[in-house]
Amino acid sequence: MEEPVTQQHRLPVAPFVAAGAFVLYWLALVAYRLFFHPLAAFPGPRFAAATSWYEAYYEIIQRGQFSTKISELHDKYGPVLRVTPDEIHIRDSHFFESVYPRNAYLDKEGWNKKFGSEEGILPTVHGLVHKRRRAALLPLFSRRSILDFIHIIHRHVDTFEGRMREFEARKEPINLSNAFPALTGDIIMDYFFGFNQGQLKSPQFASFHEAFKNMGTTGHVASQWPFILPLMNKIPDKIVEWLQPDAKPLIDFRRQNAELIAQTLKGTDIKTNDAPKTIFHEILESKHLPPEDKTQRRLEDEAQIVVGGGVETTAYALVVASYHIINTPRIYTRLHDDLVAAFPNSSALDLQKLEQLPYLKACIMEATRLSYGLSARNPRTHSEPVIYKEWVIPARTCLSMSIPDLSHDEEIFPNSREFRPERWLGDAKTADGTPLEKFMVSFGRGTRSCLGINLAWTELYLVLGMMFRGYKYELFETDITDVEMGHDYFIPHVRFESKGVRVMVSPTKD
Ligand code: HEM
Repeated sequence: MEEPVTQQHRLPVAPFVAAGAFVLYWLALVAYRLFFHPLAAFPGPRFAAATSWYEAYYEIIQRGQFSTKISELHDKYGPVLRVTPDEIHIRDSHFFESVYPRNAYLDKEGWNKKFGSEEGILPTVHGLVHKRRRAALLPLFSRRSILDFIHIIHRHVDTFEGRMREFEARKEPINLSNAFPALTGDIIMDYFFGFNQGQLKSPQFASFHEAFKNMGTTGHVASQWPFILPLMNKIPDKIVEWLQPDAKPLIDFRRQNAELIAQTLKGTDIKTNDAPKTIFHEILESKHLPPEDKTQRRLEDEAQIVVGGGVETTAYALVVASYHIINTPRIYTRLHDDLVAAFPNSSALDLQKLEQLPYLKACIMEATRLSYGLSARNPRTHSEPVIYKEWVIPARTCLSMSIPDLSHDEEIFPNSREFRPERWLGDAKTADGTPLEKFMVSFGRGTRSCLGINLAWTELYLVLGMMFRGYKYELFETDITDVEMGHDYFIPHVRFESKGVRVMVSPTKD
């Protein structure tokens, strides 16, 4: 028997109701954000205020270009800007220490979504949880502890020198953009776990570099869709690799860390070097940490964050320094002459003596200024309203600033894109008489500033000292676009097509 016509053609209603409800909800949300939200009166494009798709477009489709867009928006709207529905961004070098104060344990919202390692120290959201995690790590990052470990850093610098000589003998260019992450990777592995993977010895410097590059890419996607990383953690690695081949180095890195941590928790001693202690043991033995901070999962997150922090930042500062010193004969000659005078016999370089060379220090300051540490917007949540000029930023607003904005503040660093170590010499001051160092914020400021600063400076002194005491260089098919930031992937990335900074090496005769 035929069905009545009315029943035959009746369309299912539920999907239309759901779609209609979703559209209504979305319109209501946009209206709230534009007209009733506590940040509704702040300047900025209405699209950015209405939806985070504005950010997603520049970060994902345009590949790490939101920070460039934000700079253009500041030029148009002024120093205070609503960059997403819930975030205010400020560009004013003089306000940095107010956003990142020295004595307040502020929350940091947002970075916990980016890396799949939200319990690591850097992305820890809650200020007080962060405080105890930092207290556990602090002793190992003191200058005293770094000096106890320095013989291992010297060994890696010697290995690096040996690799330079090998390339020199073969008359081949060495790729510094690949070599430096291998060097810093071996050092931080020795410091964290007590052994290294010999990355510096691998023929073309296979390292964690690719893993961290891809982490930045994934980070922009995960910021928009935070369920992605937890989901990826649940899917077998093989399937994730098949779905997203770019994630493979990161998965390998996490897998290796997980195995190392599991072995140690079972009582196997994985430490093979002669360091007096490792970061990992310091965490396990720390009295500051409750048991929930010593679980396998938490330790995996911490390893990813601390090793990650130790690899790319210092490596990029070394790339920036090397390129500019090699490319500017005036700088090379002055630095080399200072090093020859301090170490006439070209014998092993000693840290204390290197630290007394003002021009070397100035080169390192300039390299850190131009490598930024992190290029990402750095969020803080203040529990009280923050007053900025005529603006009252409500308590618990996500408030951010960006390090590259300070590095390129032309009033403070004229011709800011130029590498000019001389700007740091003597009693360096800004035009209004403020000490210039106040505006060197590449290591951050306040209670969450860089923990690895002593290690970083030690590496920078020893590596650059060795490189420019005993060798000269010629750039090989390399220009400034192989060094300058092309994409903001949390850390700065050079343009994708870059093959890296490559140089021909030869020993000096003096
Ligand atoms: C030139 C080298 C380096 C630069 C410019 C740099 C810069 C930074 C910056 C800007 C931050 C974030 C601060 C914030 O959130 O406000 C940071 C945090 C951190 N860095 Fe570095 N870093 C460098 C080297 C290192 C090294 C060698 C390590 C060694 C492991 C390291 C470990 C860390 C850690 C653990 C944190 C998190 C600190 C916390 O949340 O309390 N960094 N770094």
